[in-house]
Amino acid sequence: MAGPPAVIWEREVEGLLRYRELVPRLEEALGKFSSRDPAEVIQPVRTTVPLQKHHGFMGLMPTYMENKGVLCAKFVCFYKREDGSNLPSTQATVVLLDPEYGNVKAVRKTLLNTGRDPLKVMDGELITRMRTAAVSAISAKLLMCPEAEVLAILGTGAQAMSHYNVFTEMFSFKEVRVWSRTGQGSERFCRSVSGPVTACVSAEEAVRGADVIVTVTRCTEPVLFGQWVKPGAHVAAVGACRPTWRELDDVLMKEAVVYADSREGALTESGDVILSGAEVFAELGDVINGTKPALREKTTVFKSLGMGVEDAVSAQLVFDQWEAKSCKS
Ligand SMILES: NC(=O)C1=CN([C@@H]2O[C@H](COP(=O)(O)OP(=O)(O)OC[C@H]3O[C@@H](n4cnc5c(N)ncnc54)[C@H](O)[C@@H]3O)[C@@H](O)[C@H]2O)C=CC1
Ligand SMILES: O=C([O-])C1=[NH+]CCC1
Repeated sequence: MAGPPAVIWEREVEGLLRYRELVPRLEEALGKFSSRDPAEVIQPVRTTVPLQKHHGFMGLMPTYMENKGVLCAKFVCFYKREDGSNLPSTQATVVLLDPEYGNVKAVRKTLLNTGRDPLKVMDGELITRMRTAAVSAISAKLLMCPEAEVLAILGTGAQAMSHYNVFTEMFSFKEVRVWSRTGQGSERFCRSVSGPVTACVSAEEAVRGADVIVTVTRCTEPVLFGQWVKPGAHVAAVGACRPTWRELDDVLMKEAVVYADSREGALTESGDVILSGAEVFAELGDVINGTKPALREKTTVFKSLGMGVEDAVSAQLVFDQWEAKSCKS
């Protein structure tokens, strides 16, 4: 390393990342990923290392976008923390590298002026929260029925909050319901959000009649059952990112048309897909590219696992904004 990396902390990421700029970049990235053009995106399924002693996993998520000149890796640790633990359940760091020289030679002028090395390291937690929620919102934009009125969120943690924020920014639901396993979780959530939300005492109460359902829990057994889900509803299933973990039951997985961010990712990592034997109908990028239809009239599940390309375009956006700000000051 030629010098100290530029380090961009969470507070700075917070000031730079906005859904209105992030969402179009993610839509473009999902389409490019699904085109399977190696000049657009090379992104293997993440490598996962168990941290058995700490009930967690470390995922390494590398991505190369040749045409955009973006080389990125995210290190994400995620844990199955017990309720009551105040340690975060997801921690992430994103590293952007210069694809031509690795990290050493292609020092940009602005960075030369500040004496910084082109390696950029940034906090990845907020990027992970915002890009995951934004991709779920893209799934809803593509797959929910046009007259959707009721949104239900199962879980009240960090992802629940980012999902609430982007779904209420992008859509006009008449009612937002939330459910947490613990009453304190729902109370804390309702106090923290800026808009109206109804806390429900059971997951069933939250989802009955809902048009859009977001599952953002750390559970490893189903928490959402097909018999509760209104025909034609759209489900964005974000938790259960290990092959033995579930959020959705077999009935829902088999009745719904299943979309994923990455087909390979879903078939390798999603307990909901693997254990139910459900077929992945399409990737979101296929719908964006027009190669697969958006079956809005059917019950749909978007199984989100999270992709490196989402982190890469988010981190590049943060860096572009950060650099523009640094040049001004
Ligand atoms: N698809 C993706 O791209 C990503 C998925 N995730 C996953 O999303 C999930 C939520 O993440 P965070 O909001 O950061 O976690 P968090 O720890 O902040 O919140 C988790 C929520 O799940 C609830 N919960 C825990 N065990 C439960 C159970 N057995 N039944 C019902 N609810 C339960 C907790 O009470 C809490 O409301 C995790 O599984 C995480 O691994 C996280 C980042 C990206
Ligand atoms: O994409 C991601 O960062 C993650 N997916 C599951 C846990 C973290």
